[in-house]
Amino acid sequence: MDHPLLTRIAASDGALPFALLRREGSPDVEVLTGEVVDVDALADIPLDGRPVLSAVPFRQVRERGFAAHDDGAPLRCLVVTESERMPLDAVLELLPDAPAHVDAQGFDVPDEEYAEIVRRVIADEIGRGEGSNFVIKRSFVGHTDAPTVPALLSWFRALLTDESGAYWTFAVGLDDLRMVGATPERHLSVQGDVAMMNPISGTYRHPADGPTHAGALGFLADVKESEELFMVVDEEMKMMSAVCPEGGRILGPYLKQMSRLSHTEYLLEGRTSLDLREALRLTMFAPTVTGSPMQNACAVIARHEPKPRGYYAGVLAFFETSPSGYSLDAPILIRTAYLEDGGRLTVPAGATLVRHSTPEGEVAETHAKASGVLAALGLLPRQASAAALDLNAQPGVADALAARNERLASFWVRPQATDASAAALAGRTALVVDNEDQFTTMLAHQLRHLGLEVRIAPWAEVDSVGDHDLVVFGPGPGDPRDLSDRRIARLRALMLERLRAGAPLLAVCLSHQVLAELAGYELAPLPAPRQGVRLEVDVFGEPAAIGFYNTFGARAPRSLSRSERRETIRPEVELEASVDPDGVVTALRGPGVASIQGHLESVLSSDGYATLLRLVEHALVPAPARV
Ligand SMILES: C=C(O[C@@H]1C=C(C(=O)O)C=C[C@H]1O)C(=O)O
Ligand SMILES: NC(=O)CC[C@H](N)C(=O)O
Repeated sequence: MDHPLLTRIAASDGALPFALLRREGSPDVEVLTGEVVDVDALADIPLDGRPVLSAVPFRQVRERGFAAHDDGAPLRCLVVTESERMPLDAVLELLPDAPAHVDAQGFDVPDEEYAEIVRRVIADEIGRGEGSNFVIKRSFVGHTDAPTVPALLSWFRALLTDESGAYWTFAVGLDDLRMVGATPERHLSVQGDVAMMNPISGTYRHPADGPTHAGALGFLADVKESEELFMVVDEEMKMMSAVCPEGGRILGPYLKQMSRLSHTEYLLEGRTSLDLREALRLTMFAPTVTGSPMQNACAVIARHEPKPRGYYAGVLAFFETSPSGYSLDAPILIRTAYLEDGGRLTVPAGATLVRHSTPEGEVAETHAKASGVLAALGLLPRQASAAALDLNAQPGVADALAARNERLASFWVRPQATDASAAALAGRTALVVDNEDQFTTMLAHQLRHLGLEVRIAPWAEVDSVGDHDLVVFGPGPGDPRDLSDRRIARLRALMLERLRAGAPLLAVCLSHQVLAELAGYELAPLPAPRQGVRLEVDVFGEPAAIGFYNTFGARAPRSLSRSERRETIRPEVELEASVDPDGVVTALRGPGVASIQGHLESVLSSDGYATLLRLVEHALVPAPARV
């Protein structure tokens, strides 16, 4: 059998646009060619009956109103006019055997500088309540004089033979956008109405002579690695809740073994009827390559990354056609090399920075993440992937993975049938005020399950909070004491309006802190941030396991007597507090008011849903108006 398309591409000297894709589990390589079209927005991707492969650059995140350096990288589409499937073996036979030569130049941000960025992000961002996890990238740089298409094909071949566990292995040549990679991670897929996301986080760097049983078990037991994964599951569950009316469901966890490192991952599944381009827009981009909360993560990236991202952390989005319409398969652009005109090559890699990251550990992680591609470029010794120990077959690995789910919120694990407890609250209306943390989509989803009719509104669009049975003030990044921040000032004013009217309100995390301040408590940074921590706390006499994402806390004036304390509390807010053993206020309640420092909606909160019901029921008993 001859395969004219791949042969033509190989001989075209770049004149023929192409994409070669090997998808996980497929015995074949898909070979595509067509017309190249650049568009401005995702909504402009031309879905008029032909398959389209789009390369979505990071700057596209501005379509969500989020920050990004504008490097002008185009949203480039290949409208497919001709395609072919080839068995892997036939492809390997056709492609150049040895990787085209590359001269290494090293990372654009040297190790010591990257370590310094890690320190700064931990101290100045996580340490100031800006979020729980942030991904900062740097790029390995090299140069080649080899002709473009044969070079790309040679590196693609090396990835096909050497890398394992990739979701997509690909080579793309669309005019001056040329890339080759082996990404482990699906961002979003939609088949029929089934939407799936695949948060991957936690990285076991294999020793030089291969992964070990003990190493894998140590990795699976590591608290930092495990918390990192839950943080990104939370963030992607926010996206699932935005895209899927019934929310999402967690499957996994799994261990994904690659040639030089292994990762832990979950799959999230839900149903959506959104236009595929809109679903993609609402999920730009994965927290595993940006951070959380996502909007603020984009600002943090813009502050700390010296260079723009190009396509790094963006996606390849393949809109395929079938008789029933389009489907979408969109892997994340990581573990990818970009070849520019003139022969410059870059391989960007990032690490997830969390409160207990070490600069050395994260420096090493970026090296490890680049290493699979660097080996395919001939810059590191190649190793045979088949020789490695199969970690998933080792004793204790499956148990260690399964044990992680014991502490997860069953609400997000089981299929979400309508809740029997819903009846009590049916028909009531709730406004959820979003303070730039889309945890509100998960909160709204849980509230709907409780029977409420819910609307989410961004803080900037809320002038008054009059006519709703319940107003939920949501969490958010930043320093709750900072009244020069318009968001905090607005939040405070809206809460006072509601309190004075004696109208029911529930306040979560940042909003709980603002409420506590109004009630006379002092706000201060905690001795150590609790970003992404699960704690068992007392909530008005009942123990509750809840996830926390805060750097600040309200301190109870514990040294004061009850009557002294009453004097410090402002007249409009007289509240009862639950205080944890460290003296931090966990929850507040009073007539028509309830608040909680933790995130009841988090996947970490196994007692979240039940506690939410209690607090909502409490708040919905209205207080007498105070005006
Ligand atoms: C950010 C990258 O990878 C992501 C970050 C991971 C982590 O920090 O553990 C793991 C897999 C990817 O989701 C990258 O490869 O550049
Ligand atoms: N998730 C939140 O609402 C966090 C509140 C605040 N930014 C803090 O870090 O303490």
